[in-house]
Amino acid sequence: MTPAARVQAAIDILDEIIAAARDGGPAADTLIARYFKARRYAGSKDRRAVRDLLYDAVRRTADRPADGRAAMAGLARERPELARLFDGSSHGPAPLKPDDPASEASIVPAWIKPLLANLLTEAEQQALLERAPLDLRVNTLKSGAGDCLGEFPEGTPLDHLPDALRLPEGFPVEQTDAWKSGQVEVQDAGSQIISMACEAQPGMTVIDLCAGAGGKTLALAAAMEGRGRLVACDAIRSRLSRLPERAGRAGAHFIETLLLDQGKEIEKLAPLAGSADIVLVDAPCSGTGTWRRNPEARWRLTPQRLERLVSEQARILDFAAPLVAPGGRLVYAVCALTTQEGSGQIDAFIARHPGWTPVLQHIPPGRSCGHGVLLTPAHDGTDGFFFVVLKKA
Ligand SMILES: C[S@@+](CC[C@H](N)C(=O)[O-])C[C@H]1O[C@@H](n2cnc3c(N)ncnc32)[C@H](O)[C@@H]1O
Repeated sequence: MTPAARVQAAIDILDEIIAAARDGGPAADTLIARYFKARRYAGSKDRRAVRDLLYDAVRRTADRPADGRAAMAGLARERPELARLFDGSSHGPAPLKPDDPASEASIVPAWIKPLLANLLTEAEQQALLERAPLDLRVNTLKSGAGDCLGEFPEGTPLDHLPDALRLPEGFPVEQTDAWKSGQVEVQDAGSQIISMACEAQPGMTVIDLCAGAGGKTLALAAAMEGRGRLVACDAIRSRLSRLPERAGRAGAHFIETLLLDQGKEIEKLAPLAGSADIVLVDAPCSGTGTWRRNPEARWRLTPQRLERLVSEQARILDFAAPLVAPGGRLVYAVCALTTQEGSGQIDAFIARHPGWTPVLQHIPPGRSCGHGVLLTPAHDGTDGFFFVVLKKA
C-alpha cells in the first residue's frame, strides 16, 4: 500500500467505527480485523501503520466526528506530513480544502466533564488517553512467586501488588509458555486491586455476579487457593461461556458458572440467597476509566445511555444485597469515573438499604471518594475505577 492508500484505509475504517459507535455496533478492534481479513494484500507493516494512524485520530477526538475524513483531517492539521498525503492519487484521499470539516482536538466530551467530579485537572484528564501498560497477574494456583519471571526479564514489579508484573505495551504475552500454561493472566493492576479488596479466603462462598469472561473470578479463585464455593454469573452467554476454558488453563476447576436471565435474575439466584461471604458486583458501566484502552468508547456514550447504566447498576445492587450472608461483604466496582456510577450510586444504595456500612480500605493506592476508593491512570497508574466494600449487619 502507498502511504496515501494507508491514509484512505484509515479513513474507511474510521467511517465504520463511527457508525458502530452511533448504532451500538462492534468494537473498533473487531472492525479493524474484519477490514484486513477482506484485504489480504495489506501486509503487516501496512496494517500496523493504518492502525496507528486511525487510533491517533480516535485518541485526539473526544466527540464523535462527522465521518472518518473529518477525523483524519483534524489530525492532518497537526501533522503537515500527513496533510501532504491527501494527494488525490488513485488509492489516496482527495486533497484537503480549507473549508473541509475537521474535528477538534479534545480529551473528554464536553457533557461528561462536569460529571468527573474528582478529575478536574488537565493533567489527570490527559492521562485518561495515554497508552496503557500491560499488567500481568501471576496465578498462584499454578506458579509460586518468581517461578515464571525468567520469561519476562523486562517486567517490573508493582508496589502493593505482590503477584503483579508490568510489561511494556504490546509485549506478546500470549506467546509465552507461562501464559499458555496458565501461570500468568493479563489483568490491569486496578482489577487486581479490586480482587484483592474482596479479601476472599479459602473455604468461603463467593459470588462474582457480573463475571463476564471471568477476569476477576480467576483472581478470586487464586486467593481462595481453589477451596470453597465460587459462583461466576453473567447475563450474557457469549461472555460467560469463555470462562470454563480460561479456568481450566488457570487450574481453577472449582468455579461454577450460572447464566442469568436479564430482568429475571432473582429466580435463578434464589438458591444462593443469604449464602455468600462475599458478593462482587463488577457492574456494567460507562467505561470512562478504560478510555486509554478503548478510546472510541467516548463516541458511544450519550446522556441517555449513562442514565440507563446508572439505573441498571442500582437494580443489580438491589438483587445482589440479599445474596450476602449476615456479616458478609458486598464489593461494588465500576471501571468508570462519573460520580453517578461511583460514590453517588453507593450513597443511594445505603439510603435504600439501611444496615450496610462501608468498610474503610487500607489498600495504599487510590484516593477516597465518598464511601469508596477512586483509582485513576494519573494517580495510580491503573485504569480508572471506583470501588467500595460494604458490610452487611
Ligand atoms: C465490567 S463487565 C465485567 C468484567 C469482569 N468482571 C472481569 O473482571 O473481566 C460487566 C459485566 O456485567 C454483565 N451484566 C450486565 N447486566 C447484567 C445483569 N443484569 N446481571 C449480571 N451480569 C450482568 C455484562 O455482561 C458484563 O460482562
